[in-house]
Amino acid sequence: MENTLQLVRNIIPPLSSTKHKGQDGRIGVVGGCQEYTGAPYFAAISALKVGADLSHVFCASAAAPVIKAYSPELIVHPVLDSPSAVHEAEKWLPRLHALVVGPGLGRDDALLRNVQGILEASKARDIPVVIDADGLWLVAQQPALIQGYRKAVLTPNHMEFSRLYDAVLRGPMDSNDSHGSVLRLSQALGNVTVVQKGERDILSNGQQVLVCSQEGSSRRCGGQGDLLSGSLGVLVHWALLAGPEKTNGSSPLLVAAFGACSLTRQCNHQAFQKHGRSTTTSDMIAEVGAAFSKLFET
Ligand SMILES: NC(=O)C1=CN([C@@H]2O[C@H](COP(=O)(O)OP(=O)(O)OC[C@H]3O[C@@H](n4cnc5c(N)ncnc54)[C@H](O)[C@@H]3O)[C@@H](O)[C@H]2O)[C@@H](O)CC1
Ligand SMILES: Nc1ncnc2c1ncn2[C@@H]1O[C@H](COP(=O)(O)OP(=O)(O)OP(=O)(O)O)[C@@H](O)[C@H]1O
Ligand SMILES: [Mg+2]
Repeated sequence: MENTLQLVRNIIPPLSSTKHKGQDGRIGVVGGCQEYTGAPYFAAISALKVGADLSHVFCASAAAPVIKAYSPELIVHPVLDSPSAVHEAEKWLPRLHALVVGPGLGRDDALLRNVQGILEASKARDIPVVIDADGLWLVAQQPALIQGYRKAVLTPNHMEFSRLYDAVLRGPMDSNDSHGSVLRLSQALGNVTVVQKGERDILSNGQQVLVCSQEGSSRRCGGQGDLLSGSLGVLVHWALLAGPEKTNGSSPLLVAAFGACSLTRQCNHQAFQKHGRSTTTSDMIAEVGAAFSKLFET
């Protein structure tokens, strides 16, 4: 674990007075609908707290005023339910370093069709994508959407993993062999990086399998996965920018994913120390700065 943490440290860009706004990351979160406004907020604010300079949310129009009201720090585009959603989002793609697709997206068919278009446009531009939550629902319906796209990272929880596994490998996963299951799913998707979240997070790019067992807590409030996917958006950008020399030959995306898992669990640990059973994801987000320093700036 310590060795991989060192690789994460290697990809973190130094803070410098010569940099301009945007250089350390412009991240887009695609998600947010009438029902779910918290998830895209958690993901987008986590990206900022980890160190991105700008964080955008592309959401359905009903969610936009709500998300804007949570935070003046996010740039919110109420476009996802518009007939010109793909075109509207595409205008921003050249300015984004990574996309996080799915937190709070919901499963409305029209919205998912638009997100499919945004994903295709992102792939065409070679933009790295983290796919989480209902973005994984879309991928389970159409695995071809990300098949073989080496700049994709999937972050399924238990349920999302088994749904994806069933869809892609056409059979139930072996619950006694989680390493093998994660490895096989990644391979079947053409070496897309897969992060199976759980008591221990299991990560694979189809070649290597890593396990993150950073101490967290027993508190399982909703939104922790959104913190993870938002953080990962930034770390993926940093890792790809740093390149394989900095990751000692390991896959940059795997190193980034290990970093995001460690950070989320450390935030959970620290928040739980202070708040115990009343810990919520907002308490975890308040710990991002200290957790980041503890893990990566030692
Ligand atoms: N405040 C918010 O707006 C939040 C919205 N959320 C959104 O809610 C939507 C649905 O997400 P869900 O995660 O509920 O997805 P699903 O609707 O696929 O449900 C996952 C289910 O699996 C269960 N589960 C999780 N880990 C498990 C384990 N280890 N063993 C057995 N069961 C397990 C959960 O209790 C949940 O019922 C997504 O759009 C998501 O982003 C969540 O991110 C939570 C916070
Ligand atoms: N049993 C556990 N013990 C310790 N950490 C866990 C456990 N289960 C999940 N986690 C951690 O919690 C974080 C979120 O994982 P979880 O499975 O709750 O995601 P999720 O269901 O997508 O969350 P969200 O509510 O944001 O959608 C991950 O960092 C994971 O490592
Ligand atoms: Mg989730």
